[in-house]
Amino acid sequence: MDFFKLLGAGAKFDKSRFKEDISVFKPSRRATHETVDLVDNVPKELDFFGDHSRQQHGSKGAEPIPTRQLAGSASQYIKDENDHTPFANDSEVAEYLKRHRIKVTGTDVPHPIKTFEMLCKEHSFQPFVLRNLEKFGFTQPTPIQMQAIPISVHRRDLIANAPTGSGKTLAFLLSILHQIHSPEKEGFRAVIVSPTRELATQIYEHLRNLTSGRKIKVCLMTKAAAALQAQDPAMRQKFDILVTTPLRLVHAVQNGEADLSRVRNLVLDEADSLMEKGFLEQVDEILAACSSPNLQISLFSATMPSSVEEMAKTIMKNPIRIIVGSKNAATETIDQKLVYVGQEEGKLLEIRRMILTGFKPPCLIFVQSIDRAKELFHELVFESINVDVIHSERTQTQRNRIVQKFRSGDLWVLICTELMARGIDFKGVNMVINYDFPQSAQSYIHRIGRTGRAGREGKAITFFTKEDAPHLKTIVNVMRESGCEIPEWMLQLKKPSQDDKKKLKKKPVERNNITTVPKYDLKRRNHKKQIIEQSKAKKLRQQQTASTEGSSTS
Ligand SMILES: Nc1ncnc2c1ncn2[C@@H]1O[C@H](COP(=O)(O)OP(=O)(O)OP(=O)(O)O)[C@@H](O)[C@H]1O
Repeated sequence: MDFFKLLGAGAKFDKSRFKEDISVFKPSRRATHETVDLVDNVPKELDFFGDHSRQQHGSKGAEPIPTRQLAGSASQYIKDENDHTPFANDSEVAEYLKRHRIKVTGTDVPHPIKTFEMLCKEHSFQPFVLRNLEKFGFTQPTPIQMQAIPISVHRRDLIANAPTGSGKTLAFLLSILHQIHSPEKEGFRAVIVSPTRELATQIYEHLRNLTSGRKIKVCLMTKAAAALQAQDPAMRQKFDILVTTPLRLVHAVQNGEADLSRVRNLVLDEADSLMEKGFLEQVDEILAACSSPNLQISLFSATMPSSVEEMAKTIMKNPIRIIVGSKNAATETIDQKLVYVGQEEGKLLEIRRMILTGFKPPCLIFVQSIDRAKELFHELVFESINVDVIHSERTQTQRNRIVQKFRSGDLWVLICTELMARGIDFKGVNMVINYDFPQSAQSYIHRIGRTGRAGREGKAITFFTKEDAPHLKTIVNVMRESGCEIPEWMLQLKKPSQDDKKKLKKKPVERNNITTVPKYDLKRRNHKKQIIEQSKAKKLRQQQTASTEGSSTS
């Protein structure tokens, strides 16, 4: 029997999921959360699980947890839909915020909005904004939008922490559109920085929709756009809003292709990632280039470690902080599972088992490196599964094409690295599989946040091996914060030390290659490959020697 031919047999693809971009935030059943069924296969060496815990856990995962109000619960929006009445007093505001699970800290906090209409009535937004919101199906603000928009409209610095898929993008875009409602041809007045090109492109498209029918000029800083602006200084004046990645912007600033001196609104999307090593220097340069004394800074992310907040406060003026739901938790509509797979090889077996027993794409599979992404792709591509792989070694054209195919439903399974973990909004993703255990709680929250977006339900499955077990508690804590019921023995697991956490963040766990080829064959295959490469190199050397000898005699 050709086992691999059967791989896709259980997969069912539901294209209709992609059609309903508008019907988001409809009341939805609360997902029950289960934890891992790792009892039967636990090896003796993993005795931190303990016999007692095995008995307690049973073999079927945990009981569903009691329903808790979701951060951004859909039914709440519908109830509030026609309520345009201004708040009568502070206690009404407090009650409203509590109901929507919005926590705000700071001084002189502006009142939230209840409806988008209130943007025009109370905050003098231009009517085109409402028209475009309606055109693209945004009828009711989400909690982060309710509170973040009035704060930004009052030109206050902001640190906003709200779950993945809760509408943070629209929150900062609308705030920008309050200030930039018509073209002025005086160069960039607002800049949005995001860590990846894919995310920058997505924000750019979103902004183009919201400004449709207006002459506001939005620039997505690509290599070509930067070159154009370098050639023609008049081009630099033409644009009002810039969407960019940090490195591209720093290059443009250093080469005199971008002038940020008139920027009054700087948004750092996925701010915690931008304020980590690797990006921090670039963000520093961007801040230095935004020299206007009236610069307003806004930070948005689903995860905001305290260390980042502290650092952020040093560059902000009297900021207001919003937290929607629980801080640093995963979205509550995601059904999260941990699956023990024993050894590395168990992961492929588990994926195949899942596919055979009924698996509902579209699905994202996260691995920890480009090499592993390629390996997994080679394992799955021959098996008539509609799969592709995306990572930073692919060309920009390939990356764009793959994202497009996944969005349109032509691609069922997308293998990816951390590149796709943040911000990317594929509305219909049914399942996220963490093939490789994430290197931090932040990474886990963002990866699984590619499903269960905008009030939808989703599934997240995280494989772990014996090597990952010491870090299990990090993920267990996130699951608990997100409302999952966790068996007692898991709660008793030892927390990894800060040092261990840092080590893992820096360097992922070493793993065997992803392959079904037996080790012996793999050795032989690698040996054969080595011999071929050596002989190729030898031939090349001989050719080079022959040609240099030829040219020296002639
Ligand atoms: N008010 C709204 N009504 C309906 N849909 C909305 C609303 N606001 C945003 N959305 C939709 O919700 C989805 C998620 O929004 P968005 O991408 O902004 O999430 P996010 O909070 O930035 O998530 P992440 O942290 O993963 O980046 C998008 O498809 C967006 O169009």
